[in-house]
Amino acid sequence: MTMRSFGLIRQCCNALVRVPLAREKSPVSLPISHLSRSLTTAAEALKITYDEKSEVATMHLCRKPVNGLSLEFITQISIALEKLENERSCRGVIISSGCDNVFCAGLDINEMLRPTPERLEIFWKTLQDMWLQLFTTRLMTVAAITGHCIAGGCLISSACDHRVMAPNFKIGLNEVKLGIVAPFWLVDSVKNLIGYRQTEWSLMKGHLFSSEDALRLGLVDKVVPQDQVVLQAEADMAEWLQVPDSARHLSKTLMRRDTVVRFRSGREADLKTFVNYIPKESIQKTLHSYVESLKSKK
Ligand SMILES: CCCCC/C=C\C/C=C\C=C\CC(=O)SCCNC(=O)CCNC(=O)[C@H](O)C(C)(C)COP(=O)(O)OP(=O)(O)OC[C@H]1O[C@@H](n2cnc3c(N)ncnc32)[C@H](O)[C@@H]1OP(=O)(O)O
Repeated sequence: MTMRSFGLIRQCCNALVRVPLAREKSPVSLPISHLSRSLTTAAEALKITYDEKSEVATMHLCRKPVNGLSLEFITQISIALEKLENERSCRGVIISSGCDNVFCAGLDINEMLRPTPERLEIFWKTLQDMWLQLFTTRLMTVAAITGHCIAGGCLISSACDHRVMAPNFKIGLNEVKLGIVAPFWLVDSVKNLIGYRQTEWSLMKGHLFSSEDALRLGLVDKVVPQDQVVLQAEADMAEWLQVPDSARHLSKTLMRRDTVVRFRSGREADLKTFVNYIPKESIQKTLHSYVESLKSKK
């Protein structure tokens, strides 16, 4: 197998003070006083490899301990996606995790705790952009879900085209448990997979589905033993790539158009809601208690 890492991507991912890069806006300097805590450096957090033979890249999320989506991390993912999208030979990307038993625990909650208004706004815009990129990319996208896949984690997996998950983990939208509400575009992308009622019910309860229930409902496409998830994702990718790229991508565009149109017309209002809602004292209290409960479960 011929593997090479994308020098350019690594280079970009290491330089992370100016964000976001995203298509629809110019870069903004970050207030770096609020860098969120992680056990990994920015350079270690995202590893990209490319297999020239299969024309498939792997985006390995390694922001320990739980791949919490901080502004810097989302920006790295976004830059990497853009680079891959522009690499003509690349046809697909597998998103995998380097965190034990966790695919992604969602947004880094520290981003929402006592945030500066400036950073909060950039954070949400960057997340919106990253989601749109992933949801609409020409690349075939497969999520290799080797562990829990919660809220923002489900944002990533549900934006992909195909999902392989390990057994005995949890997946879904639990935002209400944090006293917040998932954005409509994330809800839409889950609803596209599992239908209205299951989405409504799980959203209102903050219910996380087991891997097995997720398979039954269509939130994931396959459940295989944890040590086979990546291999299965690679095999499924190879099968998917037998479909001509442009026809596959046009079909995806056709199916996702309504969600994208709704997103584009609602994203400004969604941003306003987020930046107004998160700093509220009542929300801050609930988020704080949630973080405390995570720490005290040990
Ligand atoms: C009408 C109004 C509309 C308003 C619209 C407004 C808002 C929309 C807003 C937001 C949308 C948010 C989506 C999100 O993604 S919120 C995040 C949701 N995620 C979670 O709830 C996951 C929480 N984590 C867990 O359940 C467990 O950690 C997990 C099962 C993933 C793993 O368990 P494990 O036992 O292996 O590990 P832990 O010991 O629990 O965790 C290790 C370490 O990591 C910290 N941590 C975990 N998750 C997060 C996180 N999401 N962000 C930051 N930090 C996290 C955890 O606290 C531990 O830290 P430490 O004790 O080692 O310091």
